[in-house]
Amino acid sequence: MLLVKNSYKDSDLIEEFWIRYRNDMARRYVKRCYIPWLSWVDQVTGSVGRAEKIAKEFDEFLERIIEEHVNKKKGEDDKSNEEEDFVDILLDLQKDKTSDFTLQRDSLKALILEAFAAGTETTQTSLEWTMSELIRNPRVMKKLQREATEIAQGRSMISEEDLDRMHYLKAVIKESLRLHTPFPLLLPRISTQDVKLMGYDIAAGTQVIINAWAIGRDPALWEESNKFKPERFLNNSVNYQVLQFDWLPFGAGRRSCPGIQFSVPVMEFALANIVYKFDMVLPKGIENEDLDMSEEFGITIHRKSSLFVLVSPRC
Ligand code: HEM
Repeated sequence: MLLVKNSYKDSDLIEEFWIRYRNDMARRYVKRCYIPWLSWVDQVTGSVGRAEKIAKEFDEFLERIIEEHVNKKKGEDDKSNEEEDFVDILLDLQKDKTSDFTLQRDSLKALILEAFAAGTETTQTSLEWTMSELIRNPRVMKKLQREATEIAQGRSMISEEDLDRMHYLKAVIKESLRLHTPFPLLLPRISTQDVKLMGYDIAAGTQVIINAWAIGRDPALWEESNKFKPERFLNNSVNYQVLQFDWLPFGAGRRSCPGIQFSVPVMEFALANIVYKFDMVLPKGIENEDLDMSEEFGITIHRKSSLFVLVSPRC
């Protein structure tokens, strides 16, 4: 599935908009929701004005995307759907008279925004952390490259169908999601009834925030919890479909991430082909184990400093 056509000329703009929007909204959200009487601070510092300005710019931008797609559709024969992307499909749904719901323009924009907001940074961040761990752990990198070479059998690329047989690749990605849970605090929940949990009384109506990042590194749940050891996922039952509470990179239950089936194959496909085709080393003078793994805390946790590697084709 394409979000918008690959060649979309404004992809840098999208990122820029999103980063500014996310940062300002996050600041507002935290102050207004958790310390309501401090909400006036946001007005004084100009945070509200900035957030509103960004929201307006973003809205205009989404309008432009939709208009471009509507105009493109007007100029083409209905049957040619080879170039269809996410927005085209939403527009088709909007026109579909057989469905029992109407997709309003605002819902359409919200869906596009959600896909950008929830889907792009998380996937990219996860891949960057996985690459960082592979570089810090040459043994794992070699083992993964061996698996990729065996699966590819001399073909120029690893295909989507091959991924099912790449068990080590899957373990590497799961282990990376455990250690570097990109979305550390799950969406807030509200308890529907009084419960007693591990000795704590939680009253009905309490907002509960689950720290998935801490659960992933909890030494009571994971042996050598701070070590990158993909092997721990080779022979265990952890998978993306089954409800479990000790590994929560995509959350759990009814509000869990609906993008798993999109992001996991994307990550697997990208990583399999990168390690199959390239060797990566750190710039001269930096030892693998010295690679800076500091985290920048936010709604998503990403690397504090970008990952720079020297890439060379594998023979
Ligand atoms: C590595 C990639 C991703 C990670 C780690 C991730 C993680 C998460 C997490 C932890 C949640 C909250 C779940 C909960 O509270 O139980 C979430 C929600 C969500 N994710 Fe993802 N996500 C990823 C990719 C995507 C993609 C690719 C999309 C869409 C294209 C997406 C769309 C969403 C949406 C719409 C929600 C909100 C669901 C709701 O409000 O009920 N995510 N994601």
